[in-house]
Amino acid sequence: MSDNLKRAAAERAAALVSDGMRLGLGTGSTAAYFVSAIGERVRGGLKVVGVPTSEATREQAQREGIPLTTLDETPELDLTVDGADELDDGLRLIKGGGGAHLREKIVAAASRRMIVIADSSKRVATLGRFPLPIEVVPFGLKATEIAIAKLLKGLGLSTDLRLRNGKDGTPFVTDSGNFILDAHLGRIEKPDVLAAGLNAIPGVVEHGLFLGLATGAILATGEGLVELGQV
Ligand SMILES: O=C[C@H](O)[C@H](O)[C@H](O)COP(=O)(O)O
Repeated sequence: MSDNLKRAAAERAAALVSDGMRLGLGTGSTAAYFVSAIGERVRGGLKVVGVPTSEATREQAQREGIPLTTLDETPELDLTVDGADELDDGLRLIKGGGGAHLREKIVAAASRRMIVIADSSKRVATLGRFPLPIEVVPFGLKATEIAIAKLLKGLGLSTDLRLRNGKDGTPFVTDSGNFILDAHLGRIEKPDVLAAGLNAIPGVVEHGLFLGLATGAILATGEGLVELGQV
């Protein structure tokens, strides 16, 4: 069921793509349906270029035959389509459940439009049920962790920070060679204040709060598609 919903949202987003577009290709199980729908259209003659937001997406896009570029060659994109771990009605997001949020945010920020695709279970009234991924440089991990915990405490938030491990029990390493601390917060009443605080901590590379980046969302429900913002 959930896979059908993800596919439905992804196919609607793929229908927004036209010849000549420079695309940001998101990461995760929902974005993978979008990449595969674009691959099918490319094989049918659609002319686009894509910037992948992770090594996993790069590999999939290459298998699909989608022409790829980089932000160095193509620093301005027309449209990024990506999944999310949570979104609210103000199109604020939590991303990074797969650890890809650093490149995802750089790509989204370089795009004129960012459309989120998701099944409607990702929609929340208040962000924070999904643990917030915070990408940190391995150097000075403990000191960075203490600085984040101090910030969270000062904002009246839980200080439950957990270093993300990979399947083998060693720390999960992102595509950019960093670690991830997952902040189990429950509710984030003021995401902008939290984002600004995290941005000011040395050692924090990027966090999963996407504020003011998404321009629209396509959410799939059992009864059909719901759109938020500009789609
Ligand atoms: O790091 C991963 C990305 O931010 C994904 O877009 C996010 O985790 C949603 O993934 P999925 O579509 O698999 O739920």
